[in-house]
Amino acid sequence: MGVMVAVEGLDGAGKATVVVALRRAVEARGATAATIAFPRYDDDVHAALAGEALHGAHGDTAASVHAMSLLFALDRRAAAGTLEGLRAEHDVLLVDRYVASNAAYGSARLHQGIGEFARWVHDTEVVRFRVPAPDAQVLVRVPPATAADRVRSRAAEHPDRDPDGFEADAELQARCAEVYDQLVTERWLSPWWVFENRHTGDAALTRTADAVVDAVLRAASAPESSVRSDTIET
Ligand SMILES: Cc1cn([C@H]2C[C@H](O)[C@@H](COP(=O)(O)OP(=O)(O)O)O2)c(=O)[nH]c1=O
Repeated sequence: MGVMVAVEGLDGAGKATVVVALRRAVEARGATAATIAFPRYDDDVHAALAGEALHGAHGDTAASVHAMSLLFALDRRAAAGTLEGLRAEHDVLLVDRYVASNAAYGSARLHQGIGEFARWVHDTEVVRFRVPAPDAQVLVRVPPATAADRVRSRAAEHPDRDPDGFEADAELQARCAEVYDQLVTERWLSPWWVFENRHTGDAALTRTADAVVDAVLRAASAPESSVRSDTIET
């Protein structure tokens, strides 16, 4: 069974770039990697509904924190078989956004830290829906202002990629960054590694990805050792 690693962070943090770098680092070790991204807008009706709601459709759906989170959670519930299949066939499964996205964004929307809402996410997704827990999580950390700049330039480059309701809310993103840091501190669902994304070029990205993959694989092969969450930057 492969190691499942969820990659988390703000909109515009650079998760997709980091996933590619992590994948290369896994393959450079002669291991195989698979990747999957949530929400699966094109493959799952719940994800499609959530995406449409984020752009103003479906009445007051987007206004409900729990309704949005349930749609994202049902997307993952429907993917459980796919996830198990990918884990069975590969050494590492890299997941771009996962359960912690719900905990971070929902808690931030409700102006909570890690507390009641994060517990509801855990009980709903992991306990009730049996969404598989990740073995490790990686937070791609950037200053919220940097992430917001990237969202804006992405929208300017791709006119079909208008910032959605969450992306356009700078205060939400800033609160979300704080919740993510708490998730790391509490080792929510698994050990976490913080990938400081300083956007200082490909060489630094590759070195950081190598260090993260080393740490994750070492921890996964010795789960009984006292693994701690850690910040990795090069
Ligand atoms: C997967 C997921 C995303 N989200 C939020 C984070 C993002 O702001 C938003 C959209 O996800 P995102 O991955 O940013 O999609 P894209 O950039 O392709 O539109 O949904 C949750 O609140 N919970 C979740 O479980």
